[in-house]
Amino acid sequence: MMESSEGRILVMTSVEAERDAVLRGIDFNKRVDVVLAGVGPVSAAIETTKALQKEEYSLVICAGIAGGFTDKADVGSVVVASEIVSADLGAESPDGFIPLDDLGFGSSTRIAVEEHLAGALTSALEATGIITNRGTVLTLSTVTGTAETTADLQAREPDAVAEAMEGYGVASAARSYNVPVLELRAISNAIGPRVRSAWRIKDALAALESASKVITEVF
Ligand SMILES: O=C(O)c1cccc(C(=O)CC[C@H]2O[C@@H](n3cnc4c(=O)[nH]cnc43)[C@H](O)[C@@H]2O)c1
Repeated sequence: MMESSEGRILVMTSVEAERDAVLRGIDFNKRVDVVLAGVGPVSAAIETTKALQKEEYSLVICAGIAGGFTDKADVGSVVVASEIVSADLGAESPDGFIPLDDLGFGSSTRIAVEEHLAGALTSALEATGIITNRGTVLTLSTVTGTAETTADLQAREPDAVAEAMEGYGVASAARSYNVPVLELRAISNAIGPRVRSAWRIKDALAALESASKVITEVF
């Protein structure tokens, strides 16, 4: 168990199916609270802030399913964020997307994770045989649904392995309370043209359950 996380751990999931998968995975452990964030970064930031107001936590983890970039994170595998990036906070221009950071508003669209915590979780997941990739996890309010947007995101964020909808909201709230944050995602679908029938939600929830077991083992 890591010394830096001996306090309570807050796990935020967007929907009930993800929360239940996490609850099935973690050992019965009074140090972990699993709370619903709702879908999207705004709801996630509000719900995380409410949880952080009520209780003191030493670590916040945004957990759930996600889309994986082809050849970076396969369906059924898990990803641990090396950085959490809001990929649609900015402005369009004829020359492409301009992140908020480059518009001079002084607010960062990139939130760092604590390297040693992300590394410890990744190593522990790998040690249990769970296929794990580490890289940038993007947060978007709109799920990517075309090859063009997928290619644009990959060009803008070459280190991105996955996209989901809550990480940046959860991480923004954690940052405002000075609590370290991680994002752990199980891949349910390839990012690209929307084919909802191809989403492997059951497999992803099973991977999320297995990965959640590791949370209470390592922290
Ligand atoms: O229909 C179900 O049974 C079901 C069970 C669990 C979760 C869901 C969701 O729809 C979760 C939505 C949640 O998933 C993230 N997600 C998943 N794939 C992507 C993607 O390709 N791009 C962006 N986000 C994705 C996201 O965080 C959503 O909040 C349904």
